[in-house]
Amino acid sequence: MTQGLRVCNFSTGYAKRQVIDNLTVPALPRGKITVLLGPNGCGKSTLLRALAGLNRAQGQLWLNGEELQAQSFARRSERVVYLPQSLPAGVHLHVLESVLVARQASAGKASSAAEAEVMALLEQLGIAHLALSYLDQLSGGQKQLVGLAQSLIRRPELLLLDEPLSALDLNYQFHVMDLVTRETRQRNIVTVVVVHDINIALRHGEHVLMLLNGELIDSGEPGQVITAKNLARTYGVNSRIECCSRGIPQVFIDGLVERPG
Ligand SMILES: Nc1ncnc2c1ncn2[C@@H]1O[C@H](COP(=O)(O)OP(=O)(O)OP(=O)(O)O)[C@@H](O)[C@H]1O
Repeated sequence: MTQGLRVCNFSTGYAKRQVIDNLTVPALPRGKITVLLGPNGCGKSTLLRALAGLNRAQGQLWLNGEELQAQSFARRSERVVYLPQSLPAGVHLHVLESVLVARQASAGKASSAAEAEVMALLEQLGIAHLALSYLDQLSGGQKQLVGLAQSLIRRPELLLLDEPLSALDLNYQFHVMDLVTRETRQRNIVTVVVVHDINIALRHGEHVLMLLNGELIDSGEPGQVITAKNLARTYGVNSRIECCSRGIPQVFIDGLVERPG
């Protein structure tokens, strides 16, 4: 049985626009963070939503050897969790309740053990002090951390995080990537994270997919995919990749690629 996520001849989009057309991706590994990179509008969210069964799609998806497209929506949503860029507005629950509700979707009724499990996760994310705060009274970054708690508590086999760092400060960006890396490894799940910060991708990604106009430009280890050539092609920027004094590779953007004419 092939482990990880396999995507073959996969197409998805909207009524008037095919965004991903016949995409085939070498298997995404278990136990490692895959970073999904690509410019605005290239189809990253559309792809993640389709992997989660939230957008209509054609093609084949195998998760740890089982065909996802053939499974019921209920079964698929136990196995695959998608965290959107922002939480839905107007939900009048406090943080603890909202994570308990998410947990019930996969692990049954609320109990004192469930509450303790949720509190431990909120503690790990540094937001236990917000447990009794209402979702609509949180800052953007705090909401993002609650969304992550709601996703992790469901213990999926495939975790899809759409720009989970976009509202987080520098400290939390590192903290969250470290936590997600650890949980991905311990649970041996497939995790796909969309980020725009190329240095975060280089530092925390263990596997990288680069998309352009719905097509796969490159995939593999960060050092092989995040290259000056691929960044010029995908984002239209001139860049250098150099190691800092601690030996960590960093991307420096020198400017835009000049287009002829
Ligand atoms: N609900 C929708 N109906 C029709 N077209 C859509 C819809 N959502 C997105 N699109 C279009 O699909 C294309 C891909 O959008 P998508 O949101 O997947 O891009 P993205 O790579 O996630 O971008 P970003 O980095 O800006 O979040 C875009 O051209 C967008 O305009």
